[in-house]
Amino acid sequence: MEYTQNALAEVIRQIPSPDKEIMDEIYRQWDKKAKPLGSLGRLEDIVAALGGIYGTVHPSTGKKGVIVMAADNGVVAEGVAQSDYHVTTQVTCNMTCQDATVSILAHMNGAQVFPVDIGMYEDVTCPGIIDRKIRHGTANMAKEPAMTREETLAAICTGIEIVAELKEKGFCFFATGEMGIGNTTTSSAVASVLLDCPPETVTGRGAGLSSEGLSKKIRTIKNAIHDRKPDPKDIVDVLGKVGGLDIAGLAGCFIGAARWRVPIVIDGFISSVAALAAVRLAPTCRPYIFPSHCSAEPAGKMVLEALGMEPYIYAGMYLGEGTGAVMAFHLFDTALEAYNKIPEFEDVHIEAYEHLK
Ligand SMILES: Cc1cc2ncn([C@H]3O[C@H](COP(=O)(O)O)[C@@H](O)[C@H]3O)c2cc1C
Ligand SMILES: O=C(O)c1cccnc1
Repeated sequence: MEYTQNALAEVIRQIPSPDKEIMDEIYRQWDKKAKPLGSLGRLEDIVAALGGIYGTVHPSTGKKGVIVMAADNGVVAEGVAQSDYHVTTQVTCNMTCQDATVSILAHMNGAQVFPVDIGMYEDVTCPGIIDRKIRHGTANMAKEPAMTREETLAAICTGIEIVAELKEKGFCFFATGEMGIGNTTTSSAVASVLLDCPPETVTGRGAGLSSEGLSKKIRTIKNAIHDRKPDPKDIVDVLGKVGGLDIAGLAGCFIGAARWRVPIVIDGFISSVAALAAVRLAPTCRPYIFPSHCSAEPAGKMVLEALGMEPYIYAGMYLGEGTGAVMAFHLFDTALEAYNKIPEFEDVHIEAYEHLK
């Protein structure tokens, strides 16, 4: 696709609605199951939502992929993170040899990890990293816009393309992840603008920052928003001025998943900020997006609330990479197993309890 505003608008225009009739039919099927009505709670909603997305009353999750957008952030020069681009490189390379946390958790949850170099500072030659580099890290948003509008659109469109390419290869259920030192600073800046909340409310310690570091991080975000003046009504402007290539790329993944009719799961804080940006850009992508866990970053819950989503898992995690999202895969498979295997009332002769239906 062309990496332009018009091409993006066309993809958004083509997002289909989930099939409402199939969703209604799945709820009717649930009501016949030999268990108290509605007693599988949100697991019942998951199956209905998946059925509506896939267009079948017998949904299954199929091949699962974790798309990890890896990019560096110029703002790290301000001392807002505990480490630097070397860690982005190392952890992303580790994803290709099963040494990163997300690789371990993805393996046990039956998913394949796809690290995408959308803007790492270093050029890496690790086989297994998808090279879609737009630039070598962003500029320092404390001094200038993190990236141009063209680069931001390129990152969003790259996310859309990655989903399309993986769907071509048979992947039909996605989790989102990211790797990029400094990306809790950019995510907090974007969250501050999109939620219209002061930086001190939405900013946390990221991968483990001292109290002094946290004050510097908040000051840096405040000044960057003041100086760059991102327009909250123009999401591409916000992502470009105070965001990052990873956040923009993930926003594209959410839009792409909706366009290509596949479910996609949010991970932690960075991923949920990207989901919020995607939904603000394209409200019709919302039904294709599922929450997983609630990040322990201060704005983790706030961003999900702005999306109207309640996380399934509260585990106090703040790791990123897609680790929380892959954990939730198990929940989706559990919901489908229950739907497919629980017998109906009439099969197990529970007519005596007619009132349960
Ligand atoms: C060894 C290591 C592995 C990680 N895996 C994910 N992150 C997480 O921490 C980073 C964001 O935090 P901050 O904004 O404070 O840099 C991201 O790369 C995120 O994925 C990691 C961070 C570290 C240090
Ligand atoms: O919640 C997250 O995604 C997160 C929080 C801190 C550091 N890295 C990721």
